[in-house]
Amino acid sequence: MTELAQWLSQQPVDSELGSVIASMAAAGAEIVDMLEQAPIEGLVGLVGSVNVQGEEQKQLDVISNDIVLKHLRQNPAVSILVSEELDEAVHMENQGAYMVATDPLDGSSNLDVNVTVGTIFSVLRANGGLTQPGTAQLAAGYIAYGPATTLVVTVGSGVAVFTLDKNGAFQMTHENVRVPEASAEYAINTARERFWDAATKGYVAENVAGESGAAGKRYNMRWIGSMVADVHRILMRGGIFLYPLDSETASKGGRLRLLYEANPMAMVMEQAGAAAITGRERILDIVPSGIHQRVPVILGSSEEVRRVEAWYAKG
Ligand SMILES: O=P(O)(O)OC[C@H]1O[C@](O)(COP(=O)(O)O)[C@@H](O)[C@@H]1O
Ligand SMILES: [Mg+2]
Ligand SMILES: [Mg+2]
Repeated sequence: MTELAQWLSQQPVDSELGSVIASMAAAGAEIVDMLEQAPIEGLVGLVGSVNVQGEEQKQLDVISNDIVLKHLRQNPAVSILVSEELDEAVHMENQGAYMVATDPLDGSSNLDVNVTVGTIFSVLRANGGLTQPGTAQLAAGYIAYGPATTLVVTVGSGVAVFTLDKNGAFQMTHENVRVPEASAEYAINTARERFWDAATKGYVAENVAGESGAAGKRYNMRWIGSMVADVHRILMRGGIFLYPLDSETASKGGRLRLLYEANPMAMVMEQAGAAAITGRERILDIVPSGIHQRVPVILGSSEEVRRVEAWYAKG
C-alpha cells in the first residue's frame, strides 16, 4: 500500500506543497475524530452567529474551521488562509509560499443526521493575490467523512484517492481515477424547479423523459445535499451535478462558492477527465471578484456536461 507521504514524495511538487496537502489530511483526520464524538459531546446545532454569506454557522462548522486553521498555522509553508467561515483572509505570521482556500465543513445541513459531509481545499501561490482563477491552483481536493474517510487529491497530474486506516494513515486506494464520459445519473435539487432557467428545465425534462427523451436512455437521480458526497459519487462512478444559476440565486451569482467549492471540485473533475462549467463558461477560467464569490456549478461526466452546455448555447 502506498501511504500519502510516500505518494506525495513521488509527485512533481516541492516538499513544501506536499506538506500543505499533508496538513489538510491531518486536519481531516482530526475533524473526523471530532465528528464521531460530536453527538456524545452534544456538539450539535447552531452557534447563533452567521458567516459572511449570511448563513447560520453550526458549532461543527466553527470547530472544523479552527482545526484547519490550527494545522495550517503550524505549517511554515502556508501564509494565507481563505475560509468559508471567515469574513476576511487570514494572513499568518509565516511567510510561506502557499495560500489555502477551504470549505472546512461542507454539507452542514447533513450534520445532525449522520450523512456524509466533507472538507474541501484548494492550494495556490500566496504571492498570486487572493483572487486567482482556478487555473492557478497547484493542488486541490477534499476529504469525505462517510462510512470511510476518503482523501481525494490532485496536484495537476491525475487524481488519487486515499482511505484513512485505523492507525491514522491515509493509504492509497485508487490511483489515476477516471470519471466515465457517459452516465445516466444526475444530481440536482428538484425542489428548486420553479426557479430554474430554460436550459436547466430543458435538460432535466429530457432526463425525466428517459428512453423516449432526446438522450434516449433512462436516468436515475441522486441528491445528497453535500457537494463533497455528490462529487465523490460522480468521481467514482460518473454522473452530473448541477447547482445552476436560478431566479432565486441570480442576485448572489449562484449558490456555491468559487474559491473553496467550485474551483477545487472543478480541478478534481478535469484531472479525472470530466468537465466543470457554469453553463456558459469553464469554471477554472473565471477570474474571481472577491474571496466569497458564488458561481453556478455544473460538473461531471463530459457527455452530460456537453448536453447542458448545448442547452445554454440555445438561448
Ligand atoms: O440546500 P441545498 O439546496 O440542497 O444545497 C446543498 C448544497 O449546499 C451545500 O451544503 C453548501 O455547502 P456548505 O454546507 O458548506 O454551506 C453543498 O454542500 C450542497 O451541494
Ligand atoms: Mg460547502
Ligand atoms: Mg461549509
